[in-house]
Amino acid sequence: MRAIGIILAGGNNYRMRELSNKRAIAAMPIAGSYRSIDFALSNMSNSHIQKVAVLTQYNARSLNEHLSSSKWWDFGRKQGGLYIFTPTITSDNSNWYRGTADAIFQNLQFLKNSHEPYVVIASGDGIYKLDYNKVLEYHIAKRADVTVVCTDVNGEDTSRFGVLKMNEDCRIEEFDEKPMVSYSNTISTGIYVIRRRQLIELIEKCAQEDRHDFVKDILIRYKNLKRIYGYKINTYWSNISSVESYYKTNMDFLKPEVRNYFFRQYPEIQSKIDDLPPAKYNPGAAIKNSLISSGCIINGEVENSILFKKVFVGNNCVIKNSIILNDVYLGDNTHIENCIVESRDTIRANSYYCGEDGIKVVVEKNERYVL
Ligand SMILES: Nc1ncnc2c1ncn2[C@@H]1O[C@H](COP(=O)(O)OP(=O)(O)O[C@H]2O[C@H](CO)[C@@H](O)[C@H](O)[C@H]2O)[C@@H](O)[C@H]1O
Repeated sequence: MRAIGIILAGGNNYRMRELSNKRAIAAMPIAGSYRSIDFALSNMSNSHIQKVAVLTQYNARSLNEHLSSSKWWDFGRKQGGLYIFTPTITSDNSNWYRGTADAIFQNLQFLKNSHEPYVVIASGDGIYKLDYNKVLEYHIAKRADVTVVCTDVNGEDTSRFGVLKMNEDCRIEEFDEKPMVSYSNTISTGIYVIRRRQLIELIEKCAQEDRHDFVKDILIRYKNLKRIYGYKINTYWSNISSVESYYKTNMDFLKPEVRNYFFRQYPEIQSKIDDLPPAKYNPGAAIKNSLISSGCIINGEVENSILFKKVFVGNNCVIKNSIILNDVYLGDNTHIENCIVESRDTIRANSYYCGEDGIKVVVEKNERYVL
């Protein structure tokens, strides 16, 4: 095999508001039956990368549970497979991962013990399909030191991304991390290809200098000294970094072209499978343009919404433009509009929740109703 994979999944983000209290972003539920990290893991597996390390840290319990078996992504193997690395205290290190480069540094042995010449670095919060081999071939053809997968965004706030500019040969000439004012609509997707030995060298140098961030301390610092190239994609790519982007990414899956791309076109996205009964629509149910997962029972109206597994919708409920995470019980006559309802909530009968000027995150602490 030519490459190993590293998936960065240890960050926290205050822009996820209450949603990050329960889980890491990489474990956020997507499109009814997936978790965010399923996309990077499936891309690794579909690109025949057989040895992948997931670096987790912040609020990782739910993520670790999701990753408890590697077979779902076809990593159940004797050689290689899936490695989950959380920070550990050792005699020469008493730190958490202080940044993305430090997370790799603390697991440098994983890189040193590997034989594959290249490394694909991805993050657990990107929703996309990509054959990493294509990036690898491009990386080799360009004789690049680092290849950054990038994409053009239109009408989106570029200040939450790394913004870059390339020359005619696609060499990156400018790269700014989350600039206030943007000079380009080409952004980094946070996916990189790099030679394994080169990565070890750069990461060790960073650590010696007490620097910890892959983007600021490697990409930006070395952009004139190293051959850093951009590989542009124009297929669907989205990233979860705020409640708004989480909502929008999920809602994208209501569009036929997005659903078709992810659910019907090869290769498929794999996930952990639950043994659940099919969704059941009772006589009062009316469903329009919605994704309803297994184990749901619906009595009321659901429109332009995504219901994750085991959601119960009572009589005369109206759910509109909303995301209901798993195991939620909605009592009779409840109205939910422009909301994200946190998992395992019990919403009392006759409740009214509406996101007036933005998406409302609903976190009820009522006693959990057992379906
Ligand atoms: N200490 C730590 N240990 C382990 N994992 C950690 C970590 N800190 C962060 N991570 C993980 O690493 C990935 C990158 O997170 P960062 O916070 O460094 O950058 P961000 O996602 O904002 O932007 C990045 O991704 C966007 C695209 O989404 C690019 O535009 C931008 O240039 C790039 O920096 C995430 O998956 C995160 O969970």
